Amino acid sequence: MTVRAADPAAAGQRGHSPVVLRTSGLTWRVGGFTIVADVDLAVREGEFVSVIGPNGAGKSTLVNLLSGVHAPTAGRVELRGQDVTRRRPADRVRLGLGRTFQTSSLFPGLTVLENARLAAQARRGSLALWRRPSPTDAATRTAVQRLEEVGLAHRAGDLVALLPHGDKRKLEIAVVLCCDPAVLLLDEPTAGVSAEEVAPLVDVVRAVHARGRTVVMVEHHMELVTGLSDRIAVMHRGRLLLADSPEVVMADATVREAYLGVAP
Ligand SMILES: Nc1ncnc2c1ncn2[C@@H]1O[C@H](COP(=O)(O)OP(=O)(O)OP(=O)(O)O)[C@@H](O)[C@H]1O
Repeated sequence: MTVRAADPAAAGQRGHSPVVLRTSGLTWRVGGFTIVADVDLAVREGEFVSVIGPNGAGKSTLVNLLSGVHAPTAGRVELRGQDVTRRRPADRVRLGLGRTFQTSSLFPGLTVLENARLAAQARRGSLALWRRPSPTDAATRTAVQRLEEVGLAHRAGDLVALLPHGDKRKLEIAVVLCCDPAVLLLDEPTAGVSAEEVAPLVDVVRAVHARGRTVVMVEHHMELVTGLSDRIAVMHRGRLLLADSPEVVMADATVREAYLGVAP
């Protein structure tokens, strides 16, 4: 697959942007094992940071710590300068952290638009779900905009259960965007999608970032992240090995040996 290199000039400018998400000494232990160990990571506004690493490296656990699914054993998570370490996932969503999951979180019996609209309605604090949706109300307008953003407006009336898997992943992104997140956390967006659906999905992720959004994406496949990311954070056995530009990461001897099978 051809992937456009991240714009180095834009990435340089982001070096001066404020930090929106920061972890310090983030650690999670369970059953005598340290799953995430002492992770320090700062993500700047507008940045695209990918987190890669082999199976079991601790990537999903890191996302769970960022989004509040797990409470850390030690360390801290800051969102827009605010300590959210002990805040519940729903609070973090309200404070601007939106995430997708590896497994689908959609309502299969509702339409594409209904799924997006529910998220937009929840964001507006209106859970008067019994009210008849109107095509012109604010929640519907937001939902339609987000569906356009991910290229799904033409499927607005389709039942989610009937969508191809790649379109479900796009809809999950639209649903999170309906909550207007300051940081979008994507947990393996291409997991389970067919080979031909990967490129269109990557294009959606790229377009979402190009609109100025901050993205943190967990992904297995090195070849997908190099063209998208300003920085790649490499996890290994729960530790953050390095977080740097794709060029530096690709040239790193340990990374080349561990992930690309290239002898040093
Ligand atoms: N609740 C738990 N209890 C015990 N061990 C856990 C728990 N959650 C995760 N682990 C272990 O922690 C390690 C890291 O898991 P994690 O899912 O974060 O890795 P990952 O890098 O996301 O892997 P993958 O790419 O396969 O999704 C694994 O060895 C996993 O078995």
